Amino acid sequence: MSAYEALDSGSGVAEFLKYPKETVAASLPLRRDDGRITMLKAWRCRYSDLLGPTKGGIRFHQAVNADEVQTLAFWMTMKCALAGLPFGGGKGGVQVDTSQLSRTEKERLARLYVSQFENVIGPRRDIPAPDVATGAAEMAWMMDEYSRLQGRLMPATFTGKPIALGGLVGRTEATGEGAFMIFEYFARQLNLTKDDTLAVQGFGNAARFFALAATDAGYRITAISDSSGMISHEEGLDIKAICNVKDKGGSVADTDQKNVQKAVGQDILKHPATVFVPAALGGVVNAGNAKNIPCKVIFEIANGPVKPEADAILESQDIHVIPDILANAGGVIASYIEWTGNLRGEQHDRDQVSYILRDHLIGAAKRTSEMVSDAKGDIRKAVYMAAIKRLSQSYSVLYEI
Ligand SMILES: NC(=O)c1ccc[n+]([C@@H]2O[C@H](COP(=O)([O-])OP(=O)(O)OC[C@H]3O[C@@H](n4cnc5c(N)ncnc54)[C@H](O)[C@@H]3O)[C@@H](O)[C@H]2O)c1
Repeated sequence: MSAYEALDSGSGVAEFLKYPKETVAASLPLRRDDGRITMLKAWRCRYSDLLGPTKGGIRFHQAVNADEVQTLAFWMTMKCALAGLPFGGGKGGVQVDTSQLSRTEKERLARLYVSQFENVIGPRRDIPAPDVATGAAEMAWMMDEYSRLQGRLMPATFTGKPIALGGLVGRTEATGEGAFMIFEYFARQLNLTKDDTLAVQGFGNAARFFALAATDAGYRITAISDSSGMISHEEGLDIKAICNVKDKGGSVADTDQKNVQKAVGQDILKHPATVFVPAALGGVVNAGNAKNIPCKVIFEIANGPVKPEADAILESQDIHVIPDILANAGGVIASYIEWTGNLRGEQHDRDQVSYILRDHLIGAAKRTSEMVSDAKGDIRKAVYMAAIKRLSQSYSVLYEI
């Protein structure tokens, strides 16, 4: 079930959401450290502001293009609607290989992006955040540049900033910890128990905090992979030990836990765990491998890990999919908390962040559950139906006669 198919079952809002509200393209003349100019393609898309200012990350990657930016902005529209946030969806990107840039070139690029898109972004218009190859440092440079151009401090224009510049305590943990809140909710619905095991693909920011929360709660993670390979252990992997290894710059395969089995990374798709948790890349489950995945549940922490053509195959095997726009919504909810704090000049502590995070996530999970029977048990269809329902309410007030 793709988002666009789900839209076909919506109201007049389906026609309204067919195309983005605004996509601005630009060419950025980046001055290199040696004085040369490199021209880079860049975009910012505000897909829909039906529910509020548009919200979404800025990606620096060589594969970025207009279609990708618009698709990601569409997903953000759905994610924010589902999570009950007063945000629309947006996204931005620059087609660039950041491994070829020095730190000073990255800073110039971040500032250049803001000067180019100054009229698109703003705290009540479009609020960017980090994405692939952008992080707290880029957000700090961007916020500083925007404030300079506007002649006043504008922290609420960007989220994912360093804490010293108005960032949020708990932002780093929010996606993974939020994902575990959603996992627990569906574990009850799907009758999973602590005897059920998990296999996690990827061990970056989102996967780490999910894995820590899951093992703290008593679940066994029997396999983990990262870009260098996979490790497994029937009795459960020692997640804290793996975190220590990763913090020292190692990969999951460097863990010294006894009796750990090692394999190539793609073997994680064949590992016999009850729950497969893709938390790295998009498109890893496709029509070619979907029928051989030995799990009962796929819990999507990565964006778009299951290709649309694989959904029907998974459904025919009774594999439940908990979709990305629900499972990984903790990140944008944390951004919302940061934004409200910046607008009011207030700071939130860790307990307040956890409380607001849980409130929005469980609200989104309940809205999904209410749609599951209309969606004939298809949870992906249910999340889109719940998101579209909220978007339709604003649409009808504004546009339906
Ligand atoms: N971090 C967030 O706040 C957030 C929010 C929403 C969605 N997501 C999504 O979650 C996913 C992970 O994001 P992240 O922030 O944890 O990224 P990250 O860059 O911190 O980590 C990515 C991880 O994936 C691993 N990886 C790369 N190629 C791999 C491969 N071929 N096989 C197995 N592992 C591989 C890397 O080794 C690394 O451990 C992405 O799809 C991202 O879009 C993240």
